Amino acid sequence: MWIGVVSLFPEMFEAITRYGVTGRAVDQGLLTVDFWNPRDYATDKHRTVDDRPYGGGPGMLMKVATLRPAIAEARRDAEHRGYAPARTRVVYLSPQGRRLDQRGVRELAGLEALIVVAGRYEGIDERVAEADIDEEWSIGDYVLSGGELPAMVMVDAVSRLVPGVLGHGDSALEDSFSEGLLDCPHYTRPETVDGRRVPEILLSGNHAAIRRWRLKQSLGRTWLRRPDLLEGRALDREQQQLLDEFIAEDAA
Ligand SMILES: Nc1nonc1C(=O)N[C@@H]1CC[C@H](O)C1
Repeated sequence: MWIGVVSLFPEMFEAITRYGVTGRAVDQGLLTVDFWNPRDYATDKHRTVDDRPYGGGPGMLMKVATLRPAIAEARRDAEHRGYAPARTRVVYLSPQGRRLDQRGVRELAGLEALIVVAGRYEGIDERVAEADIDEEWSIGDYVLSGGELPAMVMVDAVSRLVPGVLGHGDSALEDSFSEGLLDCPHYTRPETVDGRRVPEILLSGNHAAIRRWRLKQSLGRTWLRRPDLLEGRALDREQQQLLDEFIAEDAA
């Protein structure tokens, strides 16, 4: 998958292009990340990239004259690479955007090309949002200093769904939210930590029983911590039985 990044701090993205699953995906050519820095489009001596807001007040906005050409260049590059405009999306990360969840991640992973615009200062001019941005997305209801971290969160989550990135595909399926449930508890050596033993079922080698136990724990943990995720969700017979067992044990 090809990702275009518009950011004043492209070096921040080394956190995903050089490390871990996403770093390996870049090395293997499964993921390509290209950068456009609005500062490269500045023409003044000080290479200004911010500008004052009309109406006064604190804070600055990203300068229109340097931001717009950076976005336009990223779009042109996507087109030159042969990505269909209909399968290319320019997204801007901001608290005003659609909340990113695994369903949204799956949608974005279906694109041919994704261009992420990371804001700084108080954000971007509304007319740039209207003219140059296809969608606004938020990673949560809090205010960050820049859009780079949210952009990396989005790119990381989307990249995990690109075929071949995870290697053994299972972990994507078992991850929280892939099935709309919270993840089950996980355990590794040693068998006892501070007197707390690993659940015996996990030492049994009975893979069918282990699968059921893990599903029961995911359902139960979701019921306890995020009941909203179960609202309106149709559970199959096995899932309902396991959740009922969990609730009965929890009540005991
Ligand atoms: N929450 C979020 N989810 O996506 N982006 C944000 C976020 O706080 N963005 C900052 C607001 C102004 C600054 O430019 C960057």
